[in-house]
Amino acid sequence: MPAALVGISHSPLIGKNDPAPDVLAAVDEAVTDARAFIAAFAPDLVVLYAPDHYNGFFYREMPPFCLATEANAVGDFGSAAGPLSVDGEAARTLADGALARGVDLTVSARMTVDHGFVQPLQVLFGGIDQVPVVPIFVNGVAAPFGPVSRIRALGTAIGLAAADLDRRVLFIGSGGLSHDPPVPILAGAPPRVADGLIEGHPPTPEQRARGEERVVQAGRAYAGGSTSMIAINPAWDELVLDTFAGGRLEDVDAWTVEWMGAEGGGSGHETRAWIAAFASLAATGAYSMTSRFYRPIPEWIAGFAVATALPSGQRDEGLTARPGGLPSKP
Ligand SMILES: O=C(O)CCC(=O)/C=C/C=C(\O)C(=O)O
Ligand SMILES: [Fe+2]
Repeated sequence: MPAALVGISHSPLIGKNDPAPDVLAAVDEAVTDARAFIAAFAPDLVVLYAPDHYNGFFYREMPPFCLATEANAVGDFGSAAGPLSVDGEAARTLADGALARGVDLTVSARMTVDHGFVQPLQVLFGGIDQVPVVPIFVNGVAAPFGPVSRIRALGTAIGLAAADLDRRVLFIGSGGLSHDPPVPILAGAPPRVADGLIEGHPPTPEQRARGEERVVQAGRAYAGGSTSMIAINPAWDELVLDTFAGGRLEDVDAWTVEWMGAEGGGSGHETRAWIAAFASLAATGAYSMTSRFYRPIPEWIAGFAVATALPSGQRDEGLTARPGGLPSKP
């Protein structure tokens, strides 16, 4: 099966609290390269792994992961709202395939998604309805978290199931790497906040605007150095990227939840979306990381990474020879 992968961080602060022009230009270049990589691969299906930030999933039921056969975006932080172009038939095939391979997958017939899903679709494809997609929520925000080995198992099962589709499949992992943005925590939350995290009352536009402004202010404070949030951890981020680049995915089974939180911060668990995507690609065979970009960007409260990968054979066989070529910065 022709396959490819893009891992890309997201941040609600992009465009709202931007870093210096040279940093922005470097990110733009990495994203432009990723777009060229996608254009050269020409996927006809995207399997998108991403977290949620209490817009679609709440503590009334909080699955570790969930595949959608239909999905609607809420339009938080200025991201696009409305239906995603979900390929329902492919979604059902992947769900059946993952379940048949022993992964207890939750399935949603109408999933609500936020900027975690929408940003990569907008940045890489220009909109949320531009390419057939199978959205797969991976909890990276709401403790407690299960073992990382189960995320690898999910990604592997989906990757194996995708091989039955006879499609050109691009796996995308959205989120991470190390970052500790002000996402609410249930443990110790005041009753009103806890109730919102459990029940998921849709915010009024005013409440949403106030919440988003709070995150923007937190980004400014963080970049200014006055904050209690955990620092971005470039050493951990490079370790994570080295693990993916080296194809050592089995290593992640030993990554504990505590270690990931301590090294990667409260939202470092979003790295699970990358793990699932790489496991899916690895299920199709040996792969090579074909590009890798990383910058710690305090303005976005993000260890910000963009990476691409291809099955090793595919890389050797011609994608690099296509007009436009592949970015090659392994
Ligand atoms: O304040 C809230 O209720 C939500 C804040 C929020 O959604 C923050 C999101 C941050 C990221 O998605 C990120 O940095 O990965
Ligand atoms: Fe996030």
